Amino acid sequence: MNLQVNSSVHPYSIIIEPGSRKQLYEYIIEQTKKHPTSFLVITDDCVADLYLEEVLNSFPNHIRVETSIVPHGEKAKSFQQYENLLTAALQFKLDRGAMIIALGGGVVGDLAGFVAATYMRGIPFVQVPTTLLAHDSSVGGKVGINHQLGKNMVGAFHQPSLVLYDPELLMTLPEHEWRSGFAEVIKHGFIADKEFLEWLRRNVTSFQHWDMNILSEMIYRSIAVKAKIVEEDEKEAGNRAFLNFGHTLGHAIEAELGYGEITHGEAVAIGMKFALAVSEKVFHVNLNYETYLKMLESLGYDLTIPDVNIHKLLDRMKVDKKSYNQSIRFVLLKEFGNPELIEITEEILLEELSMKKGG
Ligand SMILES: NC(=O)c1ccc[n+]([C@@H]2O[C@H](COP(=O)([O-])OP(=O)(O)OC[C@H]3O[C@@H](n4cnc5c(N)ncnc54)[C@H](O)[C@@H]3O)[C@@H](O)[C@H]2O)c1
Ligand SMILES: O=C(O)C(=O)C[C@@H](O)[C@H](O)[C@H](O)COP(=O)(O)O
Ligand SMILES: [Zn+2]
Repeated sequence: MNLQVNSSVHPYSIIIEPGSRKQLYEYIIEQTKKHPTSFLVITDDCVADLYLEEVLNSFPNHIRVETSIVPHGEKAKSFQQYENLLTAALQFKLDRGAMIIALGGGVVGDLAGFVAATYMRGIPFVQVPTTLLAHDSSVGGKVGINHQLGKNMVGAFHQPSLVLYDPELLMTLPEHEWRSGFAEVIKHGFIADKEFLEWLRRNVTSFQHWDMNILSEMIYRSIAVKAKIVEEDEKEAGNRAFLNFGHTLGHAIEAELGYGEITHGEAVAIGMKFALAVSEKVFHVNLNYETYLKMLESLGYDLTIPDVNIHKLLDRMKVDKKSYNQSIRFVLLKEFGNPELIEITEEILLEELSMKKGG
């Protein structure tokens, strides 16, 4: 299954193909039409143990391929790891004709993509996503690292030259990583595709056993939502902000708990439940979203806001990238598939936070 993103910089393919990791080099040459001088594969220690060898075996012997391995987990999206990778790239003497390969989940994709965006003012990179969540992070070119004061606060827009998604890689994911990734899948349903939401409810009842056709179709449909939005609004001047549904509170929770204490998707799921409740209040509508909450709960999500100070959460939401003139802006839904970015007062948020906390 293929999709194409017509970015302003260059068009690129998203290929969803079981087993494709074993032909990575061929796909790169065929799809990007580039012949890089060398490659730097950036991955994390967990993914390296599982898949690095297979991926490296796809390269002919005469091609120079270096590797850099970062520790797994959200904490790796740091200034320290970013600097280490730049140092490695310099020590490997990568030139502007080199290409970076991000082999991993969203952490590796965001971090390696930021290295690619800034090394010698930018070199090409390819995304090889290995988590369900990374169906979202590998598309659209948002790359970056975290700051203690906020998620993804330092970064760039740098479009990949190719996204090669091998769904077989997901078979080694632990259950909580499926849960994390599925939050971004259902997000795409909430903001853009009511029919997809229903399809998800009918077809995803467990993360334990997957039919490869269902899994591939789910990834394809979810990426299609994202690809369409980023193509229309690459740098988030408008509608791309809809992809931030659930993220204003989600990011605040991640930062307040400490990066890596909760997965990104699980925090976003809590943020989506909150945003659905605020949507009903602000737009005076009944979204009938309980069915989907039940579905998420039956898939093991804990949707309660963690026990942290709500004023601290509010302070964190004020520095969200969507804020304007110190006002918090939220993505809310008028109905499924009909999102809006809207300014919300601190009073409404505090009231909702104190009502929802703990239940
Ligand atoms: N750039 C974007 O548009 C965008 C979109 C969504 C999320 N994100 C970012 O993505 C990050 C989260 O990504 P993630 O959930 O993929 O986390 P991750 O990259 O930390 O991966 C989760 C865990 O799974 C392990 N893992 C990865 N692939 C595996 C596999 N195939 N089998 C077994 N284990 C595997 C990793 O080692 C890690 O421990 C967050 O930092 C979030 O902010 C970015
Ligand atoms: O691609 C986007 O745009 C998104 O908002 C996708 C989100 O799922 C993702 O978590 C993204 O990294 C959030 O971006 P940010 O600009 O809020 O940091
Ligand atoms: Zn996200």
